[in-house]
Amino acid sequence: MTSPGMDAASVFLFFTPTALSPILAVALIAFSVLLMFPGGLAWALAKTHGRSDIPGPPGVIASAFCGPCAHRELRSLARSLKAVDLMAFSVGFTRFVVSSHPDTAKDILCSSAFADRPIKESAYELLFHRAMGFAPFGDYWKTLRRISSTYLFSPRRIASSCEQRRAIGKKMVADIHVRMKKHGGVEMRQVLHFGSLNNVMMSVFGKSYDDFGEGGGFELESLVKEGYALLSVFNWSDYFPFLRWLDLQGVRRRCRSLVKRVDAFVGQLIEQHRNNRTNGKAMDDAGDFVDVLLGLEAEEKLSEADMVAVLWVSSSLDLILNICPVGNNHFDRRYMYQEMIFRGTDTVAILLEWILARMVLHPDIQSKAHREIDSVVGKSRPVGDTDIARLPYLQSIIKESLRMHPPGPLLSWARLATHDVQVGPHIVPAGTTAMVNMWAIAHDESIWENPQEFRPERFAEEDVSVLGSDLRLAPFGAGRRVCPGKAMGLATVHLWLALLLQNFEFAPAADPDHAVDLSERLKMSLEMEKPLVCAAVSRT
Ligand code: HEM
Repeated sequence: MTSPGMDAASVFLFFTPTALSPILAVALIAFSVLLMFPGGLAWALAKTHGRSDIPGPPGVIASAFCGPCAHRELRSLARSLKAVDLMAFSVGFTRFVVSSHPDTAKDILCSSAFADRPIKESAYELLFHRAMGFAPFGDYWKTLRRISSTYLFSPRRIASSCEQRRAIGKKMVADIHVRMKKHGGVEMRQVLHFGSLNNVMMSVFGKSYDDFGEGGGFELESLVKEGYALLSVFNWSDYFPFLRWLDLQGVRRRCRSLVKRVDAFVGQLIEQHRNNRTNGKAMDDAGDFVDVLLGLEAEEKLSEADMVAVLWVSSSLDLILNICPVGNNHFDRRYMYQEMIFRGTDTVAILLEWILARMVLHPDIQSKAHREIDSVVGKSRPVGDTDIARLPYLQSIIKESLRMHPPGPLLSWARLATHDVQVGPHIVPAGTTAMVNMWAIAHDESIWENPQEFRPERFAEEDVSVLGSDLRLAPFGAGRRVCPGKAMGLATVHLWLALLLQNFEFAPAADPDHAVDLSERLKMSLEMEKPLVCAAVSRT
């Protein structure tokens, strides 16, 4: 903009370096002052007008947030700034707080003010905002939770899927035997990931990888991998909104092309199920989630008055296409399928890989678990879900692994403050993204004795629930948005670990290059940086 009296020459003069320097200098000083604010740029610009008392590093990006060991770096930063209970930091223009203490963790996870989630561009583009994990807190989200807890994660459903999980576990055992014969060692990640993917595929689509035939299983796996990669990308436009239109990292372009492939793939499966139902085949095949959703109307009429009302509103016989709980928020089956596949496969396989690495490193602990399984179950029949309650040491091994290697050290998905709220002695303004550093809490020496030591026995001395009631160890989160798949996930991990230990003794690989390395890499979940390769010696 120029003033009416300004000609082109005076405009030019106005922007000469001499004229600009005082303006630039003032701007730079102002910017530097903002950057020096505790918690950094985004906190300086917050409506608290400089009144925030939450300690935190200055700057525009907490570099600790971006690394492959963000949970470790955030803990060091919080300790050095005496901000264990709550630390503020900025990533671009986004305000963050992170809790590394059970009390403030509870304030965040269990408060209704934090029942929302911030959503990354990739998650939005992949339609996750229509799925349970990222849907805003409200009626639509509640409907999704109700459907999943009634049909997917109910105790009856978990019990009835035991045979499927056992069959997949037995296939993993056979696969390990073959790999051992061939190579003399096994890269466990491949076996576990494949078993886990198969389990989710069976639960959701009623088909295993092989049933999908040539190309089908491969396509699904590549969809999952691409989605996982996109969700894990540190996307600059999430934190610097003015960069969004440039799509510098190509995240939006890749997401859109992935969504097209997912639509085609899943759409075809639903069509197949619908045809089966029309031909009357679904009666003997009512076990998978597509059928559950397709058959929801009838089941809801029997058990869930709420759902009947929802159906009534939608006035449709085909629930999947027409659940309409609020306004025009149409429930779309694709979102739920995508989410179950993404969430279900990685966490279980990743946790089992860590546990087996621990078994290789601690033969004494492994032997104790072997003795327990041998005395309770023996070797003549495979372990089943009902045996797990009588295997307390195995349960302790899993708890200790969740403590030392939580798949979501920062609880994977953050929370968003919907209004100003008190956390500990601090006020956190609306719009702040809140995280809990569960890894830091689970490694805090003021909470856990010798936290660096892998010692399952600690849970025999004091039983700590991992399900979200005790914030000293809440690897599945807590409160309204606690993991709905926790019982299913735990049932799978227990059964498969028991089956693997019943059949094998896990020992170091013969090749010294494959010594167990516990280095971590935080992607969407906390993975072993170097995949576990070990020898699986048959016990049968
Ligand atoms: C060892 C296994 C697992 C771990 C450690 C784990 C961990 C978590 C964590 C930390 C959260 C965030 C909770 C919060 O914000 O308080 C979460 C949410 C979620 N998990 Fe899991 N999870 C596991 C298995 C599963 C499985 C097997 C499924 C489904 C098949 C699943 C589905 C979900 C979904 C849909 C959410 C979002 C819930 C919402 O926002 O309402 N998880 N999980």
